Amino acid sequence: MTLDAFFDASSKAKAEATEVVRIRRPDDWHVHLRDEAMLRAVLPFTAAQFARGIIMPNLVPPVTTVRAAEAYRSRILAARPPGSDFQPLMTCYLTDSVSPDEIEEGHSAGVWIAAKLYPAGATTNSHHGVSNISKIRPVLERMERIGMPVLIHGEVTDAEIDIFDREAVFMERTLLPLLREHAGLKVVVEHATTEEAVAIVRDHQPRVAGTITPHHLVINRTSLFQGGLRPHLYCLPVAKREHHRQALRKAATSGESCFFIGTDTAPHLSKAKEAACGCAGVFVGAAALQTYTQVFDEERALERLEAFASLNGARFYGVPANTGTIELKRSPGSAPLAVPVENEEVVVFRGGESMPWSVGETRF
Ligand SMILES: NC(=O)N[C@@H](CC(=O)O)C(=O)O
Ligand SMILES: [Zn+2]
Ligand SMILES: [Zn+2]
Repeated sequence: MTLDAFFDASSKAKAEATEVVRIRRPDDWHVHLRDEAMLRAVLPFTAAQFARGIIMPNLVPPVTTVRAAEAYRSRILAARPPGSDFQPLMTCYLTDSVSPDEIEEGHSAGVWIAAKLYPAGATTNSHHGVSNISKIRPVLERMERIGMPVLIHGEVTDAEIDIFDREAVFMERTLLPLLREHAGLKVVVEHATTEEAVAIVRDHQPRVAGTITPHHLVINRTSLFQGGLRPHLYCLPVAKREHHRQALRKAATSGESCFFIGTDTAPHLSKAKEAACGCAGVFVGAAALQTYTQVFDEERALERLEAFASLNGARFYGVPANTGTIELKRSPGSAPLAVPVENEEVVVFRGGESMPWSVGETRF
């Protein structure tokens, strides 16, 4: 071999070393799977990428009882594609009237891993949510005592507050007082979209953590209006200014253990989004790991992907990390444009786009 050929081969080998990233199987700590035909249509995408998922309880009607959570869990298990070992981790939807005993019973029976706090009216299917945090003080006290995390959609619902400020205002008005009052409560700031939220998570770790979605790492509020109105990029909390997106990318790729995956994959029929009053939620489940990996690559942080995807969340929730692995390959691929659901469809985030990273083999 000539010297030139040798150097050619060794630089090629080096490049190839980053062509494939193999990480422990990841988990998605924030998933909307819905029910029935929609559940059957979307679950395969999440189950192909993630070993476990925290299942959001905002069904119609919401999952507020131990019995409803058990039944929903069985429907999810029954909807798994053949050969899938996907494990749904269930949550309880907090209402003004939920009892501390019901919360504790479901937790000690291993039915639910956490409870979800939606301020009433803050987001999709949240009208049964909590009207005032003071109403659930005994529930939060009990959760603090038993070590059960509360997962928070952190936006104020005050119509006077500009929609782009609702998360930051919630942090000041509601989250900080709650963290002071319940100094031992484990809290997840779900789908953080602002530098304010990221800072509060950092300041209060390790009992506070934050999930970050794939879409908030790649779009900002201008993307919602790129060439016209883009209903399929509309979710809550709505994407913010570019500097917030940069803060999220920094947080996610930092390796800090208080940040982990929560895709907030939230499918809606396209007719419900392409409407005079389109609903909030992005179906990102089919492009989640591809997008996260691309972001980590762009931020020169591929070696920290495993912590964000597969270790930090498990540690926060006190469950073992998964044992199998999944491969991410630097090889262009695309997700489908849309997923059929009976005679309708759900539009896929980044569907049809050529993405530089694809999901490779899973080893169990
Ligand atoms: N994120 C969203 O915009 N929508 C979610 C609800 C939620 O997570 O807030 C949904 O259920 O559709
Ligand atoms: Zn939410
Ligand atoms: Zn959500």
